[in-house]
Amino acid sequence: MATIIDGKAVAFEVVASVAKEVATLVEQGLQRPGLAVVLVGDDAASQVYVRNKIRTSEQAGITSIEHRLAADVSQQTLLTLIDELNASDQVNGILVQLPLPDGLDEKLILERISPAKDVDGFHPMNVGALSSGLPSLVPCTPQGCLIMLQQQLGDLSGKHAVVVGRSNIVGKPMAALLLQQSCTVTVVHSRTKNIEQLCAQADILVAAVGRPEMVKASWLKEGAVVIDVGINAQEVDGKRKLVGDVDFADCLAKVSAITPVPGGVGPMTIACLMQNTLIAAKRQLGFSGN
Ligand SMILES: Nc1nc(=O)c2c([nH]1)NC[C@@H]1CN(c3ccc(C(=O)N[C@@H](CCC(=O)O)C(=O)O)cc3)C=[N+]21
Ligand SMILES: [Mg+2]
Repeated sequence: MATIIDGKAVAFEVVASVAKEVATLVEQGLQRPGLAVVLVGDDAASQVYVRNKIRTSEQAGITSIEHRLAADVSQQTLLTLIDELNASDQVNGILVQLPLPDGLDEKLILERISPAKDVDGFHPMNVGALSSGLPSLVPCTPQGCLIMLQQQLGDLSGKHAVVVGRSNIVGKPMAALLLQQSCTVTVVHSRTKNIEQLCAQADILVAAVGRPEMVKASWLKEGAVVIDVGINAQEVDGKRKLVGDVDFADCLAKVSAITPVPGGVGPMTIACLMQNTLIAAKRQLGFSGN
């Protein structure tokens, strides 16, 4: 019988341990960690994410400060806001929700965030630190995937991990983290020849492409551990339904473990955002170590 990895339960444990550390900081008279979330425009999926994030911040004891800007906000206004958040000692972490509306230069905006407050881990300084094994803020989604994999498999050394997708926010940092854990890592993408044959070699398969139910049982090695990062919204009987990048029903009988959508990677992403905010706050308070 395959294990359905309960991302919600693992996330709950991560958030509980963050909450415990936050309580200790506050008992010591130190400032409660603060997370600023900047949401530009009114993308529907972003609304759900931001709502879940605010609820989780409350559970973690982290103050969340929301900044909502109109879709037609000028680049200069947004950059000025980021400068203010960089300078504010109430703010330990800054997240600018992606995707940004057309007309805003995403690269320029993300590079404006102070690397010390970059809880998404998207700043080139954190990307470089991750790939060279230096202390950094690690992107939340891949970090969440890694925690679930370690919980499921223990030591990952020598496992063949296939990452499907090469985005800057999931695929590439996921590959870096798995390599750091001594996996043999293959990254496949839209131009890869024989994707299915490569996937069939995977002990670990991480799917992060944004194509509904693309990965089928026939692509998998018997007993693989499958992490489904996809969150594809579909309309079924007038209701919003989420499906992953993995055909869950098809794959279930072939895997040893698999994450569901919803209730898998999504909650772990948010839990790791809380963890990063705590790490950033502690570093800003002068704590050494991670
Ligand atoms: N700067 C930035 N950082 C991000 O980390 C980021 C982002 N922008 N933009 C959008 C994506 C997407 N993302 C999600 C996180 C959690 C859920 C989540 O909580 N999902 C729940 C259900 C959500 C639902 O019902 O729609 C689940 O999978 O169980 C979803 C999506 C973070 N992202
Ligand atoms: Mg691709």
